[in-house]
Amino acid sequence: MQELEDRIAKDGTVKPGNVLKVDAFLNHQCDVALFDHMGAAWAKHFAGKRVDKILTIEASGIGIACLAARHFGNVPVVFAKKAQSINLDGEQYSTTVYSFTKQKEFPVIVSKKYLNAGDHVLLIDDFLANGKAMQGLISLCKDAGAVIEGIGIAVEKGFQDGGKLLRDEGYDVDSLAIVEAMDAQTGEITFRH
Ligand SMILES: O=P(O)(O)OC[C@H]1O[C@H](OP(=O)(O)OP(=O)(O)O)[C@H](O)[C@@H]1O
Ligand SMILES: O=c1[nH]c(=O)c2nc[nH]c2[nH]1
Repeated sequence: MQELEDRIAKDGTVKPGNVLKVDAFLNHQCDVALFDHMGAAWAKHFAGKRVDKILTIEASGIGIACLAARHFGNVPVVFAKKAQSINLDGEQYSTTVYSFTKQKEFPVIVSKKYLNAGDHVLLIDDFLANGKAMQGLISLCKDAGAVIEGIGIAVEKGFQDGGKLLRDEGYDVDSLAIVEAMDAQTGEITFRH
């Protein structure tokens, strides 16, 4: 998606440790017009698929998933929580994932009320790096008996292996920008096309 690549080139910065900082528009301050265009792009890619529900993971997936849902007939957005809460009652599906930016393991929890056998689910997230967050959501869907129709990602770091692993497993992964390489010293970012 040219608009997203242009924005990454303009406002993204490369940090040591394979971190692309895009918090000016994607995962701290949010550009909702851009999110809306991202939702339209996923709707085009996944046209013809049955999507009953969008599943994402807190925190950064929530905003983009909500805008995306507007392009899928206002389907509900469910986000997996990364902490137990008194607000999480009843039975739950849960697993754990290692958080790329927080560098620690988190629980990943969805109430059984909001993920059901036979649900056709689109998974959405802001970043795909090693694929841990997506593997966690896939595990919850498998436990629930939900059908994964596809995976929409804003920014995939193609030099990390999450995307390859998911595609090798047969998932339809639509990443709107795939970073082929980035250099923390020069700041250079190149995209895969
Ligand atoms: O493919 P992976 O290696 O799993 O990396 C991608 C995940 O990392 C980030 O989550 P993180 O927990 O770092 O931050 P967040 O709370 O801002 O979403 C991002 O939002 C993705 O969910
Ligand atoms: O802001 C972010 N930058 C990244 O490079 C990254 N990788 C996973 N999650 C990420 N979030």
